[in-house]
Amino acid sequence: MRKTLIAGNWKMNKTPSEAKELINALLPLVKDSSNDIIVAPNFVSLPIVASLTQDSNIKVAAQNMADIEAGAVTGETSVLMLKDIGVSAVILGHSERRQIFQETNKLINKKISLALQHDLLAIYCVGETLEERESGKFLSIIEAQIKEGLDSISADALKNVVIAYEPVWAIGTGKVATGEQAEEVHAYIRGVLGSMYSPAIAEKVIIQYGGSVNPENVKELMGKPNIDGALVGGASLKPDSFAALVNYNK
Ligand SMILES: O=C[C@H](O)COP(=O)(O)O
Repeated sequence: MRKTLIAGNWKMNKTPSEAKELINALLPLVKDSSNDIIVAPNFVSLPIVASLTQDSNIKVAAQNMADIEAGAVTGETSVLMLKDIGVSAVILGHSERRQIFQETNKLINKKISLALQHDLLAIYCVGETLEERESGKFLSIIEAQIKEGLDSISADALKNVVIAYEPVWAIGTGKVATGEQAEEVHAYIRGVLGSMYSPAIAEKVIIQYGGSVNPENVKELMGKPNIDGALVGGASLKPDSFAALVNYNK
């Protein structure tokens, strides 16, 4: 039985003071949840959030990291720095990184390998644009993202990988994929993982859905057999709405 993982990606929102306020308000609201919980603040808020959550059931993720451990890479953040402040996960390949910063499957694959070498949980985001969906080729695009992004990742290392399916057309648009649309892709992704590893290994992988998840639609999505959690943007910025998502099954 796979556990449900609800993760909040705060993106470029919340100053460190606001992040402190948000996490302090959230902690008591989610302390009895049976689900796994991750929050992903911006880099400058990571130390305060990691410190305030260290004895709690909330884990902390970065929203990105560099593809090498150290060096002359102005403006980047290393896996070693994340580990040093108590970060335990990292979101990689988010569509905003792919679109705004031209991140490719190959680069993301390097980052995933490095994160796994350092025992970070890698939340690997995949998903199609509206154009790709309408072209009818979206499943093969997602297949390539999975195969190239996870190239050379061993079955053992895969235990520390979560896949987040985020249709780009549903991110921040209020246009959520229907349970059926999401389930179709999740089942497809599990099939691709099954062909790369084995069906038994694929069965254990957590596959989250992301894209306009809110307290009204979360139950329908989480009720699907291959949807094992949510990667949430907008609705993770308020303690009450994120807590309602985390506690959707209470
Ligand atoms: O990482 C989170 C996603 O991009 C979803 O964002 P959203 O919930 O604001 O649509």
